[in-house]
Amino acid sequence: MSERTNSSSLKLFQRAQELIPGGVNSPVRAFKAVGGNPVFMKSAKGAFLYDEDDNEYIDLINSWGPMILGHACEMVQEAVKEVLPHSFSYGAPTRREVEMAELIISMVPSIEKVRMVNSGTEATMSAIRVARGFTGRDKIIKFEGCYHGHGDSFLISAGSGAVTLGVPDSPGVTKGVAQDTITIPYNNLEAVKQAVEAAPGQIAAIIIEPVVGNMGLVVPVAGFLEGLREICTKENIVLIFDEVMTGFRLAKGGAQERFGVMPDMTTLGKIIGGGFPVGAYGGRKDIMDAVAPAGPVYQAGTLSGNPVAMAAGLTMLRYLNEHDEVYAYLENISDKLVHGMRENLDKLGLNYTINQVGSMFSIFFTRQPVTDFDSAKKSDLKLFGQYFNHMLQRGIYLAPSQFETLFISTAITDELADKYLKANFESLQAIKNSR
Ligand SMILES: Cc1ncc(COP(=O)(O)O)c(C=O)c1O
Ligand SMILES: N[C@H](C=O)CCC(=O)O
Repeated sequence: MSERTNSSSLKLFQRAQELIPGGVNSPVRAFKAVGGNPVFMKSAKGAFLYDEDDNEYIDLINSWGPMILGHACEMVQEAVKEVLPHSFSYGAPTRREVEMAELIISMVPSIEKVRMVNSGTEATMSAIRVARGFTGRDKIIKFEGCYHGHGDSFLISAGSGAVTLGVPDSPGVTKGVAQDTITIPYNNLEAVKQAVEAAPGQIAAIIIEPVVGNMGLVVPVAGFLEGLREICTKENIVLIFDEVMTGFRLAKGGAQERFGVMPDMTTLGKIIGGGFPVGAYGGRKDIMDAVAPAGPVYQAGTLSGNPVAMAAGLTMLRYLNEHDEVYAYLENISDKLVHGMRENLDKLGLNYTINQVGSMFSIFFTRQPVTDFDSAKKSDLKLFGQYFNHMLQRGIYLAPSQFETLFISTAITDELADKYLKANFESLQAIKNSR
């Protein structure tokens, strides 16, 4: 393995730190949790990323999920080229927004009406406001280690970059907002029941990642999602599945289709734009009709339903809708990766934990099962950092934090999976030998 040079990335990072807080436009990108300097990307195609120093990497993040078909997919490029001569933004309704709404409603089983926004954060903030307006209640329940974007209500026991950088309860969130967010350990139905009993008639919504990607990958235990559904139905609480990561990925209809549990509202994100900035929230008609101008709950966006993002997203979602084999392929290749990693751990006499659902998985540097935030936090973060850097040196680009998940694209071939597994073995071996 020859040492990779990174002088261009390094120079860019030095410049960026003078100009941008921490040198990055989203905190997890800064590599703070794993040490070293972030790699600045120049281009990407299929399964590969290329940095400013012309190093090549196999990408296991795929822009945190949306690149299900790999980078710079030709058919998405064509769709974007087709709209560009007409306008980049109208600030008026367009045909593609209607087609997008029809497609989302046909693919995601519980959505009857949908509103486009510009990010996952906007989607979750809006969904909570609508749930509050609809129920006339103030409080929400969220789960420790789940991340729902950077809206104030969610930055309490938050996962992803917030825990990576040690600020799960961010300064700047007022006491009042914090008081209206009740946090509960993931997979603990009894705690949910107790919280609901302790605040009778006060809970507007329970928001959850039905499969968590933001404390590493954590799987809902049998009966947990069903139990939440039951409580919400009984107490007239709006159940919101945040499917920003899982939507259109774990199945055409997301985690709700895969687990057979229907929420009242769903939030969606980056995947709908095929990589362009987009989000959406949708759900039961009676709830969505509370949104302005149909109803009194205000929510708006100058660039919402942007034609370029709609064209890219429609093309990708239509393809997914019409090609079941995409999902079969993603399952098979991800199973191969996870199975191979487990074999590598066995060969090396290591027994770290790997969690997987479909094409999302993560390795935790702990021997204990990881079922919630507390167990995820038992991982050895120093070992994760070493592992990350060994993989990077071998040309594998992973999420730069223990509290994130890997996302597989259809561009990962059998041959690339073998390369990944070789790098995985060597990296684990290097860690073992250094202890
Ligand atoms: C589950 C979940 N919800 C919401 C968000 C926020 O989305 P965005 O970063 O597009 O604002 C993310 C990712 O960042 C996410 O993973
Ligand atoms: N976990 C986050 C979204 O998926 C990571 C991306 C980010 O915050 O930049």
